[in-house]
Amino acid sequence: MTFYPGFDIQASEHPMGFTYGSGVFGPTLELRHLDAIRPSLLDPACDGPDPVYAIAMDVGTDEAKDDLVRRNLLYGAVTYAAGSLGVEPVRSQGHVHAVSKSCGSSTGELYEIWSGRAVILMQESDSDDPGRCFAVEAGPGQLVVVPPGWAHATISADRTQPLTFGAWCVRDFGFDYTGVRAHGGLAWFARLGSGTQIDWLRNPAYPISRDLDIHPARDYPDLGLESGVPVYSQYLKDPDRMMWVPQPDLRSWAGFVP
Ligand SMILES: O=P(O)(O)OC[C@H]1O[C@](O)(CO)[C@@H](O)[C@@H]1O
Repeated sequence: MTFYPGFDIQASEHPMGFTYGSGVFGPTLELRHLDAIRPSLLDPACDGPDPVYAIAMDVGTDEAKDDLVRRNLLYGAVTYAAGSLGVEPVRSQGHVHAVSKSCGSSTGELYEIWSGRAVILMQESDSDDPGRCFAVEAGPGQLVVVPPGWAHATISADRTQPLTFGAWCVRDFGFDYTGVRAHGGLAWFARLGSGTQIDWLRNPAYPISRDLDIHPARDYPDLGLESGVPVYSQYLKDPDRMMWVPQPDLRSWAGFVP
């Protein structure tokens, strides 16, 4: 992988998944097959890689396992296949994080890109008015924050290579697809242009139309995060840095710009 995530984990393409070094744990892999995500695609009958992505929810180092459980923190690793889904880039379906019992609210997510190029597409709400809409472009070593309650999808921006990343979540996570599916997707669709260019199309199923703010990933000193240092290493050094993930009320999210 292009960026070292701070512990010994490697993504594999054939078969799609992860391998772990000694002292590193990982779960049984969850594979998202093309047939499972077809209903969310612009062209449900398109060709594409299968599986489309592989998810390893709960990876880390053995010595940190008890602390992760105590803090209700979970680090996931995800890898997306190279290729495309018809005219669309390879991407996830899109969801909102369900209300977690542990904190009584939806929770946020922190992505760290390990290889490939990502666009994290997000919007404040999955209702008829999506609120502010953002497309945040990120490469290896860059971070992207999704605030609690926001609908979001992960897009692989470069069809010539896989996209692999880590993501901090709450342990009792759940994916709520209701609003996104009711609108046939998020408020914007990404369509592949020439090279790595992405063209953006409005989703007409949202009666209230909002512009899309497209920008490169930023640093997050406001969340106490360092730049260029693997977030897993930051967690090991100062675990409190990640606590806004399982306890989103630790900070205010009003007006947050991802
Ligand atoms: O179920 P969906 O919306 O396709 O998304 C799964 C994706 O969501 C993530 O939680 C990232 O938000 C990853 O685990 C995975 O890439």
